[in-house]
Amino acid sequence: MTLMLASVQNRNEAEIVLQAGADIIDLKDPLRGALGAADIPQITDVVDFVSGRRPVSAACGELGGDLQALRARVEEVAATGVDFIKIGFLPSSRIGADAQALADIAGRKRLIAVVFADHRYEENVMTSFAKAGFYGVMLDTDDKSKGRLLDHIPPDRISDFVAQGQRHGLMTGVAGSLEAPDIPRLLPGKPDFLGFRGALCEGLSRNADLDAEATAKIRALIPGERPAEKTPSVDLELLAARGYFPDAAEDNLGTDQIFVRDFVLPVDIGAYSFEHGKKQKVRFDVTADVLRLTRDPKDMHHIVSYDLIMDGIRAIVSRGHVDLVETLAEQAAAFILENPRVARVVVRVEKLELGPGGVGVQIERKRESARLSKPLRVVAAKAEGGRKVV
Ligand SMILES: O=C[C@H](O)COP(=O)(O)O
Repeated sequence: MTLMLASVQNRNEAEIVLQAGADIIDLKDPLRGALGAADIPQITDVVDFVSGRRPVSAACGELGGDLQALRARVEEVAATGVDFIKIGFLPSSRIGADAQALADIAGRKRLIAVVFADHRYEENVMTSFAKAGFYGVMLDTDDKSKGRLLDHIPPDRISDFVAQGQRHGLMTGVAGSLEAPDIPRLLPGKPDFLGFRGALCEGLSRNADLDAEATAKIRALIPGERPAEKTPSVDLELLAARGYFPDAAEDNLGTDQIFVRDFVLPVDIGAYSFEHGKKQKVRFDVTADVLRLTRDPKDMHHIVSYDLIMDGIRAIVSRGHVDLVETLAEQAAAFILENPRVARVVVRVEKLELGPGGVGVQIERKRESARLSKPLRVVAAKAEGGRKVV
């Protein structure tokens, strides 16, 4: 189950996100930067207002140089009664030592270490945070003017970050100017939470006021706990991972085709020895027949995103050398058909640097009809495994 973390500046905004169903209410002052610390009275006010209905977290700024000042700040924030305290770690050769210097606080408060996708870290930070007893780790962006998280790191590497954090027993979250179309691309990696500020605000501007309608739209894209009903339970995590959302479906609407055309990537491919050790351009063209859910598609709930197809192909290509275009085509088709709303897929894979024009293969694969999933109503979420969760 992936939770929604919503960053707010004050009690009014906390009320909006609480009503919209955010799972974690996160205090920060966006004008002071990615992890801008809110003033203590604001934090206390929100903790009082929320009064245990949701976990509250608060940003504490970034650890630059002055460890003692940061420790004092963390203690001050801890005294407000927040559930989580977020601390930013900029790249430095001292991350391990600094994390360790916070271990005594981590023993009594849930600390979340935040690292930034727009910086490069040399050491294995995950091990340092886990060793120091941190509760969680989060990937965010530092400079909000330089693009979204997915502009810095592709989804498969974000999934690796999440898997690594969770292997270390850390609650692992992801943020960074995320927008609605990013959500189905990130859910397959099963982060423990997705964090938002800009997407919840007027005009997607994180320094503007929070907007109730924008917040509700984002909330609706992250499958959440639902009250038990009589219908059999469905694995919500799996549905989310496939970019499949459990809206009530209109019957007999047939299928639509989504496509990705002229998607060219450098690929390590070829059976000849001269093709090894260098990449060549390969073009992918994909058409997928997807089950139509509604006559009135309005948002990401109702569609299968072509981004998922491109993300999948990028991830397959990044696994390393393959000899045959047929292998790539089969892998891409199999990945796309994992989405229960896809009935049929045509994948064309063309090497662009070998022949006079393109050379390659086109395959068509269908889902066995029994496996084509009609929308189901979701009634329960799968229980979490041994990891720490809120
Ligand atoms: O902790 C999460 C952040 O507040 C996300 O902010 P953002 O969506 O504006 O990058």
